[in-house]
Amino acid sequence: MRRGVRCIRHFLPAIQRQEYNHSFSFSRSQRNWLYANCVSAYGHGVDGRVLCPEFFISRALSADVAKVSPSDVTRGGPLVEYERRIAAGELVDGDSCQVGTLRELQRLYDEIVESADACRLDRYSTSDKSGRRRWLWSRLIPQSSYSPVKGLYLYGGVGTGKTMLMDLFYEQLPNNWRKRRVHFHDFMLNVHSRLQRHKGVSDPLEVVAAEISDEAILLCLDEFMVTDVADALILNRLFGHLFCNGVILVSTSNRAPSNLYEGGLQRDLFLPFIATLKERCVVHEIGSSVDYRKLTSAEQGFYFVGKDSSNILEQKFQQLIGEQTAVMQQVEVVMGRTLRVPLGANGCAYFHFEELCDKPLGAADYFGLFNKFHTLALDCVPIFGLHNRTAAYRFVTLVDVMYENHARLLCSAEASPVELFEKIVTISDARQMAPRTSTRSMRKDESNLCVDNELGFAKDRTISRLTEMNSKEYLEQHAAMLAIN
Ligand SMILES: Nc1ncnc2c1ncn2[C@@H]1O[C@H](COP(=O)(O)OP(=O)(O)OP(=O)(O)O)[C@@H](O)[C@H]1O
Repeated sequence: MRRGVRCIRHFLPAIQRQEYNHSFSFSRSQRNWLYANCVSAYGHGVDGRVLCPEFFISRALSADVAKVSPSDVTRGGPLVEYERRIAAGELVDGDSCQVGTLRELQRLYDEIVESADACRLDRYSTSDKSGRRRWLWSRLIPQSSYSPVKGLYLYGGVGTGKTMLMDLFYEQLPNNWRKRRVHFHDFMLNVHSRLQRHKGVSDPLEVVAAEISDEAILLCLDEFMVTDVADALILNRLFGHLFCNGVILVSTSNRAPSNLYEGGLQRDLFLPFIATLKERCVVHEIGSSVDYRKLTSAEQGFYFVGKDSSNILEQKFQQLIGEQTAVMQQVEVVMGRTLRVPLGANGCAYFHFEELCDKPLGAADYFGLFNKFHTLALDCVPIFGLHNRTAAYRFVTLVDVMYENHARLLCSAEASPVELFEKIVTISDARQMAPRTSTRSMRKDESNLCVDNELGFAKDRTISRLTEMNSKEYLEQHAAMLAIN
């Protein structure tokens, strides 16, 4: 069967459903992709219209086909879409490292499209046995079906465009495929909550893996990072089952696989996961040192430093909530846990730093919070060091969750984002600093130095994100998102 025809088959159920409902809602890139495959399968007439025997495909395409030149789209995928976005002024022309990474993603895209049947990516052609039923079935007939396509583990410096590139790749693949894109924190929270549901089963991880792979064969995880011993101890078995069920993992991270969970408790039990990861994924370092957040962000000004910063924050918050008076209210955030939230109108919440980051709260609580609120005013963010290392971890997580939810942050802080983290260093930073610790004054100053590899790496991401979250572009996107909702 010709490649184009095979690809179109994946689109047919969705097109038929949309034809039935008299409304086609493909994005432009999906239409380009479909058009490219139709051209390659059936050819096109002089006016550019595809010569497709399925009249509803021609109708699905007819709205846009005149604007798309056949030569533009003979090959779909992330590379074409990246070029289109640059031409449209949505992206700046990236450095050679971004283009090199895109080539990896294009290679993966081509492989996946080519092996879509073998990978069982089409949601509508897969078995209706799901979750526990499927697991019981597999007990009777043991099955092992590693994907013929290896995934991709993409790592590198902050703001270099890893997430943007992975999303671009993800969006080019058809919506009726079993695919899922999720932040790593969110993914692990979901795994733990599924594990709770299957408590009595002899191997709950196997059931959970069966459920996840039933829903998604292509799993795109943003920001792979392991800081939690509970996660570290289950990852190898979880992903062992997932890969065995044919899952293809695409992931972004700031850390190379070998550096994941560095210095963590019981790391020796985690090491087999690194080997599994390297076996099932092509590992690619983006290699760029360009932080696009700094290139594209113009400061807007919701980050307040200095003596009066708390007052300014309060005034800004009051402006946001208008005439309303903030009222304290108990709000359920996650799994029955509640937070006492000083509520304002318009989905805005106000917290003192200690209430959110110096209490036993974690990613689950923050995700719950930003399901309900889109804006946070955070008062009195301190300079971090050895004395408040745990709070620093929570602040990093809080910023990650806010960024993922595209939430707006207003904050008053003791210092600029870079200065907040000056005392948090990696082991190699600490070694470079060692000769300078000889004088008495330096020793005193560095008693608060926090040598922590995980935090030392994560801080760059947080600084970069705080800068972006304070930019005009980010705040405009936030406003646009609110307008849609
Ligand atoms: N070529 C580009 N043109 C314009 N903006 C870009 C480009 N590449 C990346 N960006 C923007 O830079 C910001 C950072 O990109 P992204 O979040 O993808 O980086 P990252 O490498 O995943 O960062 P982190 O490691 O912090 O998660 C985003 O707002 C993204 O849209």
